[in-house]
Amino acid sequence: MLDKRNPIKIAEAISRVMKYEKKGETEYSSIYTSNGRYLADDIKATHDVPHFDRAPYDGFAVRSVDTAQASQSNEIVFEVIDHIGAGHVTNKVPAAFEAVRIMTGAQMPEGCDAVLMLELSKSFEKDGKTYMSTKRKLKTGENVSFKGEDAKTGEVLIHKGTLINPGIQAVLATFGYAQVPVAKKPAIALFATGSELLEVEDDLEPGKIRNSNALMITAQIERAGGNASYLGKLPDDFDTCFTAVENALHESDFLITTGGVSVGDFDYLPAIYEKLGAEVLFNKVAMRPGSVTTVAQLDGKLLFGLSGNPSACYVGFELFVRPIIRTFLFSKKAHLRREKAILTADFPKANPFTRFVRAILSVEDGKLVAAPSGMDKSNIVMSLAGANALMILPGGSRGYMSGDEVDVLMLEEFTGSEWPW
Ligand SMILES: Nc1nc2c(c(=O)[nH]1)N[C@H]1C(S)=C(S)[C@@H](COP(=O)(O)OP(=O)(O)OC[C@H]3O[C@@H](n4cnc5c(N)ncnc54)[C@H](O)[C@@H]3O)O[C@H]1N2
Ligand code: MOO
Ligand SMILES: [Mg+2]
Repeated sequence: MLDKRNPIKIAEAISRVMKYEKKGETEYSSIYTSNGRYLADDIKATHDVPHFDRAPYDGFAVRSVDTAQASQSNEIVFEVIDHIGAGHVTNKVPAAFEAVRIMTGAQMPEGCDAVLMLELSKSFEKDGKTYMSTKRKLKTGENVSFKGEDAKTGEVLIHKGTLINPGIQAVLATFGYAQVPVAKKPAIALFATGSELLEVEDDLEPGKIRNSNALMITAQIERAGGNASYLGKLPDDFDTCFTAVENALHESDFLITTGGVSVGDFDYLPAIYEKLGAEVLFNKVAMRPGSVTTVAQLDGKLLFGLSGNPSACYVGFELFVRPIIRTFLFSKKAHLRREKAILTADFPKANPFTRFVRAILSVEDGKLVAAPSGMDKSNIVMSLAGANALMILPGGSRGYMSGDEVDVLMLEEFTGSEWPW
């Protein structure tokens, strides 16, 4: 007797999965390897930046009051009493009409409140002493980079859950975070099921295909910020699959399988969930591709049964697994970013299920436009290669036409540009 599967709405399926979301733990990463990780704590300024007043230009530190009478017709002369570069501090305190030759980044001498740019001065030597003259009048504070102008002690600069990027690396380094609090990556066990599967290195054989899902999902896990542990392919044999899944569950935060979730004679995942005593959250979603996506939980641990069909597998991952990974990494925006785009192709055929069409999203005349990246069937691999978005075409009685506005989910936000801009 076939079990009748009732498709549930996508939003309902996502919320059933998210009930089992878990926040990860904090671990410390050397700053040298923290780029691309997710922050496990808010980052606060632990001191003022800069922590001393400094010169933003190469020139002369002066007391602005001494330049009050400077003009095109009245050159003021200063004796240069010291000469410092960045990293050096003078212990001399300039008196009236005394200056310190200073380089960009050096700490301002005590008593000085302005910096004269080198280009606005003339230097000369007289009687073994160094002098400079200028016609430029300076205001108090002119050309000084003040203590705390970049960041003030205690300011929250970056929030927990943020992806560490090059700019954040600079902030972390500024405050001496040699060890950075980062979210521990979830450990995700992955099996590809199917007796038809060959590994990448294998030559083709009649009736067999190379296992593309394992590599695809591994890369999707990494893109989402998780740690994939691919445990190999499994033949369509109940006992082998059951033992492998049961063992892997203990060593992972979540488990993903691909294939074997539909109603075929060798689709063993439903029976495996049953024997494990896992609660099946759903086994049919009103979406295409990925309608057979099945998610179960055992003692709060999620088991994602993604479809074997490559595009269905891909979409199932992005909708259901990605937000669980991102939540583990403390993200407050765990789901794919949604935007509006103009469709540039016709989809006249009505579909009862919402479709997630692999798409190329681009910008034309300042507007987002979306076109399919290739053939739109769930067993298709090639259209995945060019896809940087999924167009959402809600199910219902109507089709969609070029020019319609649709929602799109962005898969990658690092699209480059050709030269010239
Ligand atoms: N009678 C029905 N048949 C099917 C239904 C249905 O509702 N009733 N659903 C169809 C839909 S929709 C999908 S999607 C697939 C899902 O199948 P399974 O998740 O059970 O996956 P398999 O049967 O194991 O494989 C399906 C397909 O994908 C290929 N495959 C599997 N693993 C990989 C891999 N690692 N790399 C590349 N390709 C893989 C496999 O060879 C099959 O061609 O079921 C429909 N059938
Ligand atoms: O589940 Mo199938 O993935 O609808 O195409
Ligand atoms: Mg099947």
